[in-house]
Amino acid sequence: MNKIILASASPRRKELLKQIGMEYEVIPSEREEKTTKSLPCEIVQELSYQKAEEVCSLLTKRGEAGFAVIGADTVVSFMDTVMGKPKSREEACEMLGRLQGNVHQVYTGVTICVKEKDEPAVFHTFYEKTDVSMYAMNSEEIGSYVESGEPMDKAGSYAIQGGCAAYIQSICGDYNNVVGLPIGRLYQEMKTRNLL
Ligand SMILES: Cc1cn([C@H]2C[C@H](O)[C@@H](COP(=O)(O)OP(=O)(O)OP(=O)(O)O)O2)c(=O)[nH]c1=O
Repeated sequence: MNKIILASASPRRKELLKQIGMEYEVIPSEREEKTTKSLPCEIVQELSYQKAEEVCSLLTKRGEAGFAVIGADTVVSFMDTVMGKPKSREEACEMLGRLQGNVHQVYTGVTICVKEKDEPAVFHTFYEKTDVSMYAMNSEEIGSYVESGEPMDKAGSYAIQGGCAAYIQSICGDYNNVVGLPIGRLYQEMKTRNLL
């Protein structure tokens, strides 16, 4: 069995792996997120690859092998705009002002990087998309939600699993994908590759 390493500082991703009983260690990737892509499905796949690759290189330099590193990245896409985490409260208000009353897409890209002894690392990358429909929010509601601080480390400036649940009308696709990790798909992909 391979050792599983989660290349993420996200508490939600840790929680989802724990939820299905997966044993893992955490080594967060510290690389700045920089993409060369423009389509959301390509952005999240590229960034998840970078996160997994960084941690895989680190472990390989230490002489380790026999592990699988999981990297993930989540963005929100609305019309032609791709939204990551807001840089300020003003930007959070602006993102929510656009998303409220509309349907947007959440994309999470995942890379599994497998490194066996005396073999080159093998990368497997995929993504999931979930459509999210939001009820209208007025400016007071947006203001007080942003004041709560919850949006500041979330793509698109909201947490479906938090206070923003009050404004979620429906979703189409995997709920956990919105929270930051399509855990069912990840489990199946790992099972297929005998990584569990
Ligand atoms: C839309 C949405 C996003 N999010 C989170 C998931 C991700 O943690 C975050 C998007 O940021 P990411 O850059 O994908 O991840 P991260 O910086 O939190 O962690 P790391 O790079 O170390 O893996 O937004 C929610 O928790 N709930 C939601 O409803």
